[in-house]
Amino acid sequence: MTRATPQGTPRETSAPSAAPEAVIRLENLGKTFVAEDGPVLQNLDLTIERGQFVALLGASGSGKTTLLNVVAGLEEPTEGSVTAPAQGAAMMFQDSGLFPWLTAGKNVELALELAGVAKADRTDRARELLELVRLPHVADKRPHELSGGMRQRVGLARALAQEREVLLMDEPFSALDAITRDLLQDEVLRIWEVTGRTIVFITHNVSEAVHLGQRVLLLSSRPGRIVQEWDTGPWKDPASYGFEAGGQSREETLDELTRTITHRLREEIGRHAR
Ligand SMILES: Nc1ncnc2c1ncn2[C@@H]1O[C@H](COP(=O)(O)OP(=O)(O)OP(=O)(O)O)[C@@H](O)[C@H]1O
Repeated sequence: MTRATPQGTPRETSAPSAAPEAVIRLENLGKTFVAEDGPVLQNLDLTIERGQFVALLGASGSGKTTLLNVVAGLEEPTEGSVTAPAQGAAMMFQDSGLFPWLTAGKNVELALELAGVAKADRTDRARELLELVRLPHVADKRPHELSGGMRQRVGLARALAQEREVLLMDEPFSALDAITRDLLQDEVLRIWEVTGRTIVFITHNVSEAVHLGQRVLLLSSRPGRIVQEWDTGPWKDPASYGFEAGGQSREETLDELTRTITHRLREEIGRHAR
């Protein structure tokens, strides 16, 4: 696996002073479905530390969702090993998956009930979570009364209600218009900072991956394994705001990184198409 700086030049990663805690560790992972022609994932190694925000890119059909399902414990690997929280992970998809017959508040309360939260605490906790996603006023509304962006916010509140360390997000904003998507990206970053959750976020949108992920990972075309990684962490640090070096601002550096990653993603998609 190549590890590269935002400028795309490989660098050695220095040993951190205190060993960070791995919350997800996949070693030599492989997954073959019985009906499939060859492995979907093969020789995949990946370690994710507690509290990291990881964005995952890859061609359609390269196995991104399969990878999340393995991490969540919904699929068993056919090779290698998986270390992940025994409690599983909260998941969020393109469709909010809210129960249409329940109000937004009751959708969140149901997740709290399944997480074992006492009945007396659920209404208040659901309200807190709806406040966290800036929708305290929709608790009594049903999903059909909400916009697509609002439904995804309630879906996020419901995912957080599961009180799992790891949050897996599978293209959660891809059906939204560009402005709503931008707003929700910033909301997710804010909520990530507030909650300290470990997030793995699948997207086909490179700008979204660069905006959200501290680490941007590229899954190869089948069989899928992590072929490249970019570290955007330094550019998420508020100290990098106003950065100007070598005639390039922080924004220009991130734009350049987005172009570099787009180029690599196209190469992988091209390989897949052959
Ligand atoms: N339960 C299953 N049984 C059989 N094949 C499966 C199963 N789940 C996924 N696959 C196959 O595994 C391959 C990878 O699918 P997956 O959904 O993981 O890819 P993806 O990268 O998430 O794709 P996309 O970007 O289009 O959502 C596909 O060929 C798919 O048909």
